[in-house]
Amino acid sequence: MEEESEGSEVSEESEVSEAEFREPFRCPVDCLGWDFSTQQVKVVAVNGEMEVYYDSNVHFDSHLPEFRTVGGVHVQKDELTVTSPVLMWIQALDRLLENMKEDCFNFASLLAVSGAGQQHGSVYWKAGASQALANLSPDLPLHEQLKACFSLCDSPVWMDSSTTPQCRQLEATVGGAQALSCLTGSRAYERFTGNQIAKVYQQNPVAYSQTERISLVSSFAASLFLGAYAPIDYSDGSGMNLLQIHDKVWSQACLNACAPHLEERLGQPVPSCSVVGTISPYFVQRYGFHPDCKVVAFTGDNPASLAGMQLKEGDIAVSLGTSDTLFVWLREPTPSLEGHVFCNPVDPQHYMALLCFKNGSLMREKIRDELASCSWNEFSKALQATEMGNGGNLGFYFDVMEITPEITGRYRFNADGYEVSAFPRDVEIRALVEGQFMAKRIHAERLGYRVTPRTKILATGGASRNSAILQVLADVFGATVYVTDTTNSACVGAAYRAFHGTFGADVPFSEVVRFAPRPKLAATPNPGAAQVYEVLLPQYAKLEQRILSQTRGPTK
Ligand SMILES: Nc1ncnc2c1ncn2[C@@H]1O[C@H](COP(=O)(O)OP(=O)(O)O)[C@@H](O)[C@H]1O
Ligand SMILES: O=C(CO)[C@@H](O)[C@H](O)COP(=O)(O)O
Repeated sequence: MEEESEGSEVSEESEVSEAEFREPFRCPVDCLGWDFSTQQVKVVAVNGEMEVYYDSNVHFDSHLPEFRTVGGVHVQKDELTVTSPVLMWIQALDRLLENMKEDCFNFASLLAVSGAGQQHGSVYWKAGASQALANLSPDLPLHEQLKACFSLCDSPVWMDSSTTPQCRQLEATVGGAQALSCLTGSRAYERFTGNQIAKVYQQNPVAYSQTERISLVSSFAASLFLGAYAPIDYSDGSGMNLLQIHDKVWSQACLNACAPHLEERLGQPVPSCSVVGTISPYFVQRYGFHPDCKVVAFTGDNPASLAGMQLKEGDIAVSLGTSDTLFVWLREPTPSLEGHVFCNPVDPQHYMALLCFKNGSLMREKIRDELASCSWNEFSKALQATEMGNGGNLGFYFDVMEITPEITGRYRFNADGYEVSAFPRDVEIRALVEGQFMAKRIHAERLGYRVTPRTKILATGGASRNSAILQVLADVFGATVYVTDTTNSACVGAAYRAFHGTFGADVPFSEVVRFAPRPKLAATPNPGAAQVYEVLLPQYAKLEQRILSQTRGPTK
């Protein structure tokens, strides 16, 4: 009835065709942000008022089951090598673009696109691939035309921890772990791209010699939109153990230590807010993008999240995606043996510090499946049914070799500090989540971060939609937790960065996001939380040291 009366109000003169009504002609004013993350490709569209008006995703395991990934990756037999099929990422992009077309998405309204990618992963383009990229036929999907363009079909990703020999070699070449950290922002880490490239060169020299270009996941995705090789940006480039973070040039010593003729395969890095070109004619012809649509350099998912959360100096961001990461804005870099310093993605003068925890969402999912009937609801009820501090029971859950700290296995300790083999169900669930957040606070404080009464925690990633988890985060840190409307802050950050790129680097990022929705309050610490965790945090740190010394063996 209501529909009928609304319809009858439209007069003959004022009638417009349905297409015109839905898609009024206007200059391109919107931006698109992509995220090529571990488990899925996601996209959001943001309008000139900084509102997200469209979002969608393609999930690798469930939407592209033919690639047989688990959590978006393949863990190889050695259990250290972890890869993803590069064609799966391209096929996911094809699928997502087709879905957008079916949704009548107005590609012509796009002023610019930018994006994010899981950090550290590398893509190996075969000689001749640039020709294929530049000559794509609009009649076919990308994956059908780019099949033969890679010298490695399986790209090493951030979960890989198989490059310990290459790491030691790189550190030795530049004068040790601290020297490498001072130069590149991090000591050598197995997942960092330079060490991954060194392994490819050493173990698969034929593939290396056939490679004309090496991209990060972020610059690989940008290359698809550009129809040409896109440069690596300073911020994601900082996750390679190759870029001198002060001078923003490749370190010749590090390049030489990893593989020959590497600089020509990487291309020159660029500031993160650079416009790297206009959209490839393929996208104009196949999807109707505006031919002037700009491509702004893609960056890492964590730097993009910093932008999406509008992180300010003093705030601390906690991303609960496949990995858990914690990051802060830094004015002066003080690289150490723990954590990473990256170039800042929105302010070329500044930096960001990051800690990465590998046993994040996938570990929580495992415990949920083992103890809470595969239900987040039940998992959350267990958190709510247990007391802050968990009666002094503490747990460590690292089913895969953790990055911070380097420990593997599950360890449980009762209130007297004795190791026990099991906890009751609800205690186990709280021990997992409390332990994960205590580790984050302890390691952030080792980097010099201090929680103050004004500390704001900004949470994002899939698990940030779980209020019981956020409550534990607020209690352990003794700080208020805020969330953005979307759990996809990397995508939203990519779209904000697309605007930033088109406005120009002279416009401060804070101006670009002046009217963007502000993060909303999600949890405040419970009374008494500070007293509980004041006692528990040093105990957790001590036990972590105990496990480390037991698993590393006696120090010589
Ligand atoms: N309600 C929830 N409670 C806790 N975790 C959740 C919930 N919903 C989703 N997640 C977690 O979010 C993870 C995905 O996070 P997301 O940020 O989308 O990942 P990525 O960007 O790395 O692909 C899943 O692995 C899942 O464990
Ligand atoms: O290795 C790191 C950061 O150093 C990871 O944070 C990856 O960037 C993967 O991100 P998600 O897919 O978990 O968001």
